[in-house]
Amino acid sequence: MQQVLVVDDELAHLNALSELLQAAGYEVLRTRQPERALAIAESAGPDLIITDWDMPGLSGVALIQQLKAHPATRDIPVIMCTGKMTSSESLETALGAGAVDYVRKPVDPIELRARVRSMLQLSASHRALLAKEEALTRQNAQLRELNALLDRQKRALHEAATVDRLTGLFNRDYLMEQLSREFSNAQRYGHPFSCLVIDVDHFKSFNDRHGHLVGDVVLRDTAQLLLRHTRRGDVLGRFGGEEFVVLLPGTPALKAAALADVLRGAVAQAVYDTGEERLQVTVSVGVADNRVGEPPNEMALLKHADEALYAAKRQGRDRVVRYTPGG
Ligand SMILES: Nc1nc2c(ncn2[C@@H]2O[C@H](COP(=O)(O)OP(=O)(O)OP(=O)(O)O)[C@@H](O)[C@H]2O)c(=O)[nH]1
Repeated sequence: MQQVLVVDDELAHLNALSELLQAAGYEVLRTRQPERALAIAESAGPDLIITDWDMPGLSGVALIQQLKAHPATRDIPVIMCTGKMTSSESLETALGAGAVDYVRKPVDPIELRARVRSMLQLSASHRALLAKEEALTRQNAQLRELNALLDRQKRALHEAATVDRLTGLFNRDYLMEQLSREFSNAQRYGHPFSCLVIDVDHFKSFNDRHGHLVGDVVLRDTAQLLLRHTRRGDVLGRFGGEEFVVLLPGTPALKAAALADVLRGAVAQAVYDTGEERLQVTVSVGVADNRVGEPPNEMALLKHADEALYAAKRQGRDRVVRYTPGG
C-alpha cells in the first residue's frame, strides 16, 4: 500500500486530510510537528508528503528545503497544502523550495485525490527509472571488472605464449616471429639487420659438475646480464637450451660483432657464487647480417649466424665470429 505523510499543525485539517487519504486507499503517517516530519520521512520513506505552509517552528517551505537537502528524503515528492496560494509569488516560493504541486485550503476532496494519484504515479515511474539507472550503473561496474579481468587474462596468455619461463626473456616462437618481421622490414626499407646466436660453452659438463639447478641459475643470470647490455628495440630471447638469440634491427654485422664482444666479455667476467664455489662460464657468439652473403630469407640469416657460432666453437670458444660466405 502506498504511504503518504501528512504534516499539519491544525488537528482538524490533519484529521480531515488523513481520513480523505485513508478512504482513497492510502496508508497515512501523520504529525502535527514539522520537526518530527523530517525524522519520520527519513525512517519510513513515504511515497508522498503533504505539508501545511504556516506552522509554528518550521514553515512548510523550510521543511521542504530540509527534506531536499537530505539524500534519504530528497526524492520524496511534496505537495504544499495551504490557503496561502493566492498569489503567484507564493506559488513560486513553494515550487522554488522543491514542492512538486500544491492544493488550496479548504481542500476539495476530488481535486486532492486526483493530484495525489497523479503525483504518486509520477513518483513511481521516477523511482522505477532510478532503480533502472542504479541497476545499469551496477552492470556497468560489473562489465568494467569483467573487462579488466579479460585484459589481465589476455596479458597472461600473451605472456605465456611469448615469454620463456626460466629466464623471463622472449621464447623461441616469439623470436621466430620477430625474426621474420624484422627481416622483411629490413629488406623492404634497405636497412641493415643483424642476428646474434649466443651459446654457453661446455654447458653439459658444467651441469654434470654442478648440477642442473645451478645450471638454471647461471642461465637466468646470464639472461639478465645480456638484457642489461642490449638496447630498446633489440629483441633478446632464449632460443632453447643454453642458446640465446639477439635480433638487432638497424645494425650491420660489424657493429653487431662489437656488441657481441661486449656481451661475451660481460659473461666471461661474471662470477656465480653458489655459497660453496665461485663459478664462471663463457659464451661463443655467431654473428650474421642481411648483407654479408645476402641471405634470401630469415631462415638463411639464422643459419649463417649458426654457422658462425660453430666456427667460434671450433676455434676454441669464448669468442665472437662473424659469418663469411664459404668460411
Ligand atoms: N641447467 C640447464 N641446462 C640445460 C637447459 N637446457 C639445456 N641444458 C643443457 O645444456 C647442455 C648443452 O650441451 P651441449 O649441446 O652438448 O653443448 P655444450 O656442453 O654447451 O658444449 P658446447 O656448446 O660445444 O660448448 C645439455 O647438457 C643440456 O642438458 C636448462 O634449461 N637448464
